[in-house]
Amino acid sequence: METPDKSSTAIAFVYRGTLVHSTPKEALQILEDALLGVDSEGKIAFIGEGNESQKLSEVFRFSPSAVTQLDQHEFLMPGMIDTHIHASQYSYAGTALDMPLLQWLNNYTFPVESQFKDLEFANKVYTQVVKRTLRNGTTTACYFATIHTDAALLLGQITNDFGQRALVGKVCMDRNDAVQHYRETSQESQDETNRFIKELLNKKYPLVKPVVTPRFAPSCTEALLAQLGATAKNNNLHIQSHISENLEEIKLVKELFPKSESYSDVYHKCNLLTDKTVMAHGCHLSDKELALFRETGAALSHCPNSNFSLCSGLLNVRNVLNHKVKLGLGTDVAGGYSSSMLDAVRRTLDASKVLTIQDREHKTLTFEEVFRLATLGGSQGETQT
Ligand SMILES: O=c1[nH]c(=O)c2nc[nH]c2[nH]1
Ligand SMILES: [Zn+2]
Repeated sequence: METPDKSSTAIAFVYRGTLVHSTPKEALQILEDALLGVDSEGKIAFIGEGNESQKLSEVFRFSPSAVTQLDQHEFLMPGMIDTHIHASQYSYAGTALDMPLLQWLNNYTFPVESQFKDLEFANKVYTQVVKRTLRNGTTTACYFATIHTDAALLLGQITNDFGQRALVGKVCMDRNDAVQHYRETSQESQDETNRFIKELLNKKYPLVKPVVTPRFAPSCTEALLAQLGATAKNNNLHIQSHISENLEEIKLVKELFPKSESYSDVYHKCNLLTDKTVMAHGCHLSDKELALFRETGAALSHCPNSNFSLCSGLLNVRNVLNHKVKLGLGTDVAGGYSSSMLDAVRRTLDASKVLTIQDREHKTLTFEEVFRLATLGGSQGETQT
């Protein structure tokens, strides 16, 4: 039992039954006949054993008759953390998966995202995605919006209204030759990012924070990336982007940033790899780049549904974990066709098994380890303060 804090706020709920969670030492811990108390602020006040009910009720001042008993097949578990999801792509999830990344962006994604200038459309899609992810058990999400500041602020308001913890990013891109009306000038991107951060922080939403969001290196000039690195540092904010998702993208980054020694180096030079950074994909990162992630404390979001659906690549999660790089799971809607984190858990296991088929020496991830990645793993990247 945890040490009671006599000054703690009143207990609102107490549950008795099976609890399932992860710790850094134990990937899946099952506590049978446990007692869990929640205070009036929604925080866990205590966890104890069922037979301590009387003692705990005296310490925390609740009536033993108010305890909710879970059924035999019910259990409580932590909410899942989606470390990478494009709220603005929810409307076409499950369609348009017949092209690789760069062509998929130009033909499907950018034309849809450009419609979020219309706040009515944004309101409709953002409300749907927040409701759906909550129903799927995602209590925390790291969202990409679009380049439109007011629509991104609206997404922040919607997540707050529904009580979902979220990092919300106004997407930054000052380079886009394919869909030219869907891009900003460097100055606009910078100014609008500053406005977004200021206005979202001023709302003082308890669970919703802004995240600096350069789309990915090919969509941004080096000058913009450097400015965004400085903005994140000056405001002590999280950063999210994409890295090393497919081979054609990596080739393009080499052409656009010839002075950088790797894709990771492009971001590192611009101070975008920090202990508050979450980079999606990383399928093709070298061991040297993983060492840089470890050194800087940057985290990876593994998005297996998207990696399969766009035929981008296979991330070797075991190798990432061996390099002691923080890693969570992401749905990456709509490159990923499912907004469910349980799907991300299943696809993570599938991807690991494909690696074992290719190399019998590969140590397949266990479902216990993947459960931890979907919960505790995600929290390491997202809640770093
Ligand atoms: O899966 C992805 N979805 C996106 O929207 C995107 N933008 C850059 N890189 C990306 N990858
Ligand atoms: Zn993505």
